[in-house]
Amino acid sequence: MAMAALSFRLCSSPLICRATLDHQATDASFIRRAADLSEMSAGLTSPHPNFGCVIATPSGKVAGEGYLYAQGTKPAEALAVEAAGEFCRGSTAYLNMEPGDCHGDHTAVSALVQAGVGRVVVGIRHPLQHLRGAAIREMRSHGIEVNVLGEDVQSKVLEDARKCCLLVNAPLIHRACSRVPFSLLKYAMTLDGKIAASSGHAAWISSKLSRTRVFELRGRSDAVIVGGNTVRQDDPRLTARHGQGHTPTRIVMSQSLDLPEKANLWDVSEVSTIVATQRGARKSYQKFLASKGVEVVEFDMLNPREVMEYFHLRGYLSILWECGGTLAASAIASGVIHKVVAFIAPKIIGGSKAPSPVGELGMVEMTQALNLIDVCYEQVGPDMLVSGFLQPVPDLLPVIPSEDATFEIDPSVNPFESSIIFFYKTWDLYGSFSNFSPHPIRMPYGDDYRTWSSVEHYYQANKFVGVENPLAHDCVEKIRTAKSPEEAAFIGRSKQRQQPELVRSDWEDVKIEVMYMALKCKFSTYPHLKTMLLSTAGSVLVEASPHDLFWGGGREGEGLNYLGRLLMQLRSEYLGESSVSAENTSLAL
Ligand SMILES: NC(=O)C1=CN([C@@H]2O[C@H](COP(=O)(O)OP(=O)(O)OC[C@H]3O[C@@H](n4cnc5c(N)ncnc54)[C@H](OP(=O)(O)O)[C@@H]3O)[C@@H](O)[C@H]2O)C=CC1
Ligand SMILES: Nc1c(N[C@@H]2O[C@H](COP(=O)(O)O)[C@@H](O)[C@H]2O)[nH]c(=O)[nH]c1=O
Repeated sequence: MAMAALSFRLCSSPLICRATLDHQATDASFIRRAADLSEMSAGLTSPHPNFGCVIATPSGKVAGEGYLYAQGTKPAEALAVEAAGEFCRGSTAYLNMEPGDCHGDHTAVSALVQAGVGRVVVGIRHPLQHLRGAAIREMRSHGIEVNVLGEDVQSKVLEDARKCCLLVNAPLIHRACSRVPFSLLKYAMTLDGKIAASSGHAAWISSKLSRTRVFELRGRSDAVIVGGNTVRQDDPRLTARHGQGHTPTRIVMSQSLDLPEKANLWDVSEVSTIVATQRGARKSYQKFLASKGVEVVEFDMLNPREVMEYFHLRGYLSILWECGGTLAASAIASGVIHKVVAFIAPKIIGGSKAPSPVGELGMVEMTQALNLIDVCYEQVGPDMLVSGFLQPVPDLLPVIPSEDATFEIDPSVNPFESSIIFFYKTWDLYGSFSNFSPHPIRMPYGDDYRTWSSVEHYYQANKFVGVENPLAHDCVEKIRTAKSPEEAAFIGRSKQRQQPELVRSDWEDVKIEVMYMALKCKFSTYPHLKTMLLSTAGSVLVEASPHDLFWGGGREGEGLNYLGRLLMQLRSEYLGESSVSAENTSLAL
């Protein structure tokens, strides 16, 4: 595999480069085909990761194809191997995503190994951390050359193919990264931006063809969600009537539970309905719903985020929001909507009171508008379908820190093969790695040494050290004597913001060194912390701060993770020291 990567990178003759380009184009086109195949089961079964596999002969002919129909059915790889038969030997298998092997049966991998496949190209690694890299390692251990797009070679054509793989499993990737199900907001509006007439009547805005597309969307979702008002106004059924397969659960969000006694959604003979409500709301009505077989779930705070976190825990992968503008605005504002799909009908209804797809978001200038990403336009019958992501599909390439940076910091870590250890709050498993952990350090201050209650105390105070202003000196003392690291951080950050003139002029240049020295002191002072740090060898350390994009890794790996990097650097130094001392010991013997 390393040889293949080298041959890509080092090619210099125009002839070889031409061959390389052709090779990349072939890989890209088969991976795209695998991604297309993988989508074929979407909507037929309960949402699950989409897997497709294409087996191609060395001359570039398709020998077999397959896709996973549903969780627990034969893997795409096994189906493709069966179809390709004897042509598998020495062939290349293209997989849109690394197999998950959820049940530990290695079916996908063993099918490829036993069939004698020589090379496997993988679009993306498995998004779930506990599965990520396992199948790739397994295939490599059997001598199969495995290339993962974007990891060995970068090129536009491969990048585009990788994007297809990300998009096809966007729900799983989003769910893995954001700990809420993937949420798609869908609405139908008139050309003048209304989702109903001023009377509330909305049947129908979009064409029959568009509404069939909505049934398909429902079939690809675990649940369809509406607000109380839509139930009162439309009496919807929210079923997937596209003729086959999966029907989603219906969810109603209602604070008041001021809902009708008779409603299509209370008929749960074919599909279940869950009503999410505020704790204590209309107990008698809750009983009535229960008698109909409708499940009621009470929330202390009924808001879209709480509700989505709850359904994430119940295992939901993807949710279709078909609510009106009131709930849609609340869902967008709480950051749970990932994608928007709008059917725009060439109709005008007018009416200053007629509802629009998204209610109040509190924005006052157009510059605040949310821009969609990866926007697609498609004509559906007479309507225009516009869709795009409100939140980009998180990139699975490790950026915390980047591949090159990690290797420079700690050559023993391969970011593609290693696990990631997250730490943040001091009570986390590795919480002692946090600056806020209660481990005092003794560090120089002026001509003397002082004790600092935590690394954070020392780090914050150093912003103001050496500045010839009594106020700066006061700041240092206030931070040094702060009762908690949180307090020290608060004083340091607010002073820096309010009185930037008190901050030392070289702070940006020295802050990493200051942090490094403080960490070194902490881990040298406390042997059990050093042992804990060494026990993480081989893992990438990431401070899981969602806010601090310099010291932390960010919510989706967008942060620079300098704290994690420094800890890995320190670990690497300690490991180097211990290997030198081991060498010395063996020499002495
Ligand atoms: N064209 C289209 O695509 C669609 C059109 N429509 C139309 O839209 C109109 C209804 O729109 P709208 O009134 O906005 O209805 P919504 O579907 O947005 O329902 C709003 C209701 O949701 C409930 N809710 C629960 N939690 C929250 C929360 N945190 N934030 C906001 N609401 C919450 C409340 O119900 P409660 O009052 O019970 O407590 C609230 O009154 C109807 O005329 C309908 O026909 C609706 C959907 C799609
Ligand atoms: N009016 C409107 C939509 N409205 C949505 O569809 C729901 C009705 O679904 P059902 O009862 O299953 O047919 C309704 O409550 C609202 O959520 N959808 C569309 O695609 N186009 C339309 O013009």
